[in-house]
Amino acid sequence: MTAPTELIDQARAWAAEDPDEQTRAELEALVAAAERGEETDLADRFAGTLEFGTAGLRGALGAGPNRMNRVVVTRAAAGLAAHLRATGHAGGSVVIGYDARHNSDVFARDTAEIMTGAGFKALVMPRTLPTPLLAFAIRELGCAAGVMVTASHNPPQDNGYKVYLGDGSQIVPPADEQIAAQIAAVGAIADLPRGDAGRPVGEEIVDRYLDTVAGLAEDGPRELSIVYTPLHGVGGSTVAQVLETAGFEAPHVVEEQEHPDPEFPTVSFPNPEEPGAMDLAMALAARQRADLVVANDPDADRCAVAVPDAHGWRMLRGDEVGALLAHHLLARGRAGTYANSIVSSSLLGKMAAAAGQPHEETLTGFKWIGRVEGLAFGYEEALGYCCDPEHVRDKDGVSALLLVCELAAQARAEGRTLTDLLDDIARTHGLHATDQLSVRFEDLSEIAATMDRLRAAPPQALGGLAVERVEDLAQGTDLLPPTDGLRYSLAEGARVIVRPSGTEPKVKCYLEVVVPVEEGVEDGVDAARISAAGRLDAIKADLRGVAFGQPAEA
Ligand SMILES: O=P([O-])(O)O[C@H]1O[C@H](COP(=O)(O)O)[C@@H](O)[C@H](O)[C@H]1O
Ligand SMILES: [Mg+2]
Repeated sequence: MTAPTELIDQARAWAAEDPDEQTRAELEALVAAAERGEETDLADRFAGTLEFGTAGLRGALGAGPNRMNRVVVTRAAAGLAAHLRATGHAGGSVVIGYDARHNSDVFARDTAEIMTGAGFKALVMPRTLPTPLLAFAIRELGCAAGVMVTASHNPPQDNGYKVYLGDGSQIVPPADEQIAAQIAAVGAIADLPRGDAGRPVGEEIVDRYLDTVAGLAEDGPRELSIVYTPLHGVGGSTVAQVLETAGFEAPHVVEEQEHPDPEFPTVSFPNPEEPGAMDLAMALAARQRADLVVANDPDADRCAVAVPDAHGWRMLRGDEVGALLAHHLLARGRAGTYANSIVSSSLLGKMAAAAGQPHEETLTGFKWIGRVEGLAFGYEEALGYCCDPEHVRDKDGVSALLLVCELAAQARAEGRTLTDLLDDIARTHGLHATDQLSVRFEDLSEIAATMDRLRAAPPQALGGLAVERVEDLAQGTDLLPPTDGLRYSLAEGARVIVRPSGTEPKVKCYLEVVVPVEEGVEDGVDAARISAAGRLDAIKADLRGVAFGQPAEA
């Protein structure tokens, strides 16, 4: 079938303004193929414009408005500049960071040129560095905004664009809609004034960040054998330096994943949440008889932790790491609001309450958690933690990693482990076990169809637990703005939330069950863990059928 003339015209017009030879040639080849009547993905490339999701713009690299490329980035930068001007920040500073993905540096340069062309001061981070360093720089340098070019943990063919305002947090409504409207109003990109490539931020910013993060750890035990992987991303040198500054011995680093590589050659997805991503690290830990495995995602705003157990090495869930960090900070008397996203465990609220500290729940994404007023500590199940909200109003995989190491070393000095600490927490508050079922779709329309199906026919019971309450989060609640998602409150304190991912073509189901730990029984926590695991499996099996029409065993 020949592509409609309108689409072909649109594609030609787009190619004509594309400053990137490669994407221009790609589009011209697609147009030629479409004219020969061949099947192409041209329609998808023009099906819409990349929109601000959970963490800014994110999508596959390639030509067209529905992809990440120099035209889309240039327009985004121009839209952001217009927004900043409209909100009284004309002439202010914008700091720009970038990771080591394909074209991240090119997109950072385009952003800088558009900013200087629009009369702003563009400050460009000195080299590929973690996202939290950019978030830190915004506040430290008193900028009006920040941009981080990264697609975080997405596959190699993606890139992305995180946008922050002067408070150091990522944009939320209405700013994202206002910026989107400004982007839509950008005219021909050839007419946009371009200035110079901005001024590099001095290497001192890294030193200031390192000192600030290392300062979070107090004097105390440092004996710990650590295995670390930056997962082919940009965390490596920063983490090594933070650990050293804080007095730890150098970690054993997974050699194959030590240096930034945009192809992420040893993993199928460079996301520590994905099965297999931590295999090399855990194998090295077994060989080294290490105490702990820590990992970052490629832009080092997430931190993953694995610990040895009776059967080898076990990845801790984000909720477990969140509880451990909260435990650590509460024990230190850190006062203020403890916050987590709704898809994270309800445990944090109980821990905060027991310590007399306020607690808040937010929508998914650090753009929400980072802006909680009076934040003392925030976390989300997606391996994101904010342990120093004064300096970094975003998740920070480097500071979280340091505090986890500090806590593990402290426990070790007392002959204990992180698992022992988790058991203590379970004894006090009950065992809160969480799990996730997420399904990746090739066909994006399946995502909306899944949500529609669930809205039309809510489950009555899941895993043998009655669904006591169904909330459509799209309606908003007293405490939360509307968001696409469904929340099921089940009997016995269990709950399930289903929502489309805002960063990847996935539907995610977040499960939590709470099992009381029998007092005075020696293996009470183990028994609760086994029972919780059984319940989670049963809920998952039912969800596979109800939400995704898969057989229970799939
Ligand atoms: O990519 P990162 O590491 O910045 O992580 C991003 O995506 C995660 C998953 O979001 P979603 O479930 O919508 O895909 C969010 O929880 C996180 O706050 C956001 O910054
Ligand atoms: Mg990340």
